[in-house]
Amino acid sequence: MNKKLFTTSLRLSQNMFLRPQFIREQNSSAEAQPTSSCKFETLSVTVPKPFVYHVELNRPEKLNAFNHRMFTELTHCFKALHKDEDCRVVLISAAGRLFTAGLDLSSVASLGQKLAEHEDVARRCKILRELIITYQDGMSAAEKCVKPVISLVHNACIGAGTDLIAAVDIRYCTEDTYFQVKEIELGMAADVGVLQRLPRIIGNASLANELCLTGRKIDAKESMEAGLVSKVFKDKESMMASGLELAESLAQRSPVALQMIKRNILFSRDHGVDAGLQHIADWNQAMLQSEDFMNAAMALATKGPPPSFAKL
Ligand SMILES: CCC/C=C/C=C/C(=O)SCCNC(=O)CCNC(=O)[C@H](O)C(C)(C)COP(=O)(O)OP(=O)(O)OC[C@H]1O[C@@H](n2cnc3c(N)ncnc32)[C@H](O)[C@@H]1OP(=O)(O)O
Repeated sequence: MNKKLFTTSLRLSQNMFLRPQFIREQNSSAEAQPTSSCKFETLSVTVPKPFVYHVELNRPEKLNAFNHRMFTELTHCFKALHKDEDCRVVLISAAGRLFTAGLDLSSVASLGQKLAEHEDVARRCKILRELIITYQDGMSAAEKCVKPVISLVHNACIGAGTDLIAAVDIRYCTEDTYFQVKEIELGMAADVGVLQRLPRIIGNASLANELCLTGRKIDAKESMEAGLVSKVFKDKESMMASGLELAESLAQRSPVALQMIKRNILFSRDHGVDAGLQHIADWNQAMLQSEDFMNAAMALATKGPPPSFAKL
């Protein structure tokens, strides 16, 4: 392409981006609370590379079992990351010898005590419904965060852990990993997302039904074959290094494009092709006016260096 012509037309179309009002609006983050200022008891949050956040399940002494606090902290953490302009990609992994032992079984006993305080079914239902929705929010938080989320799973990923990783965008695991939809063994139908998400991830209804109905463990090899994970690593160290490399490469891409891709993949998962096409047309009639698109197109057309993108 004629570099001069391209650059001139680009400059014209970009003038709008230099208006002070636009710059003010773009940099405004009145509502955004930096995630680094949040304090968590069950999670450890670090920034290993620019724009890459690492959320670690951090109750290793309890095998990262999900207590009430962990569910609510996941909600708060991913809400903060959703808004945080310094975050473009999120890694989620776990401290200690395994990813998670699932629901903290001691919380079942305290739930029983709470229910016992009420005789009436409506009052008991209110407690249970609020609890279920609070826990659903924790599991859905990674999906609702508009930044891509990559889970890095090692060893056991049981119950609530499988609920959690079903709500992320990319899943890696180690050779020694197994996933388990263990709720059946607890005498309950899983209610925080796996029944809704797993069949859409692995695309094999029979296998998804079998795993949910039986609670059978699925190992790394079978998880890879079923499409539950996209890479399997020899050990945690190599998985963490590769996950970080992936996150770093995504963080160098346009945040506009990353967020639009996530939004539209999720929308299209839940809607038909026509509705999905309408949705991306609605978004892109605005987003293709972004400087990210113009700058990236110019870099490609002129074989220039890749642009660095403003925060979003
Ligand atoms: C509205 C609700 C929504 C959410 C629903 C979610 C449901 C689920 O997640 S269902 C799954 C529940 N989890 C389990 O059934 C796992 C139970 N644990 C195990 O099977 C084993 O502990 C495990 C395979 C994870 C590890 O086995 P290992 O032999 O390596 O260790 P253990 O000696 O068994 O355990 C070590 C200590 O950790 C305690 N622990 C293990 N799991 C849990 C747990 N889920 N909750 C609380 N504590 C747990 C275990 O009791 C041992 O403690 P201690 O005896 O004090 O050393």
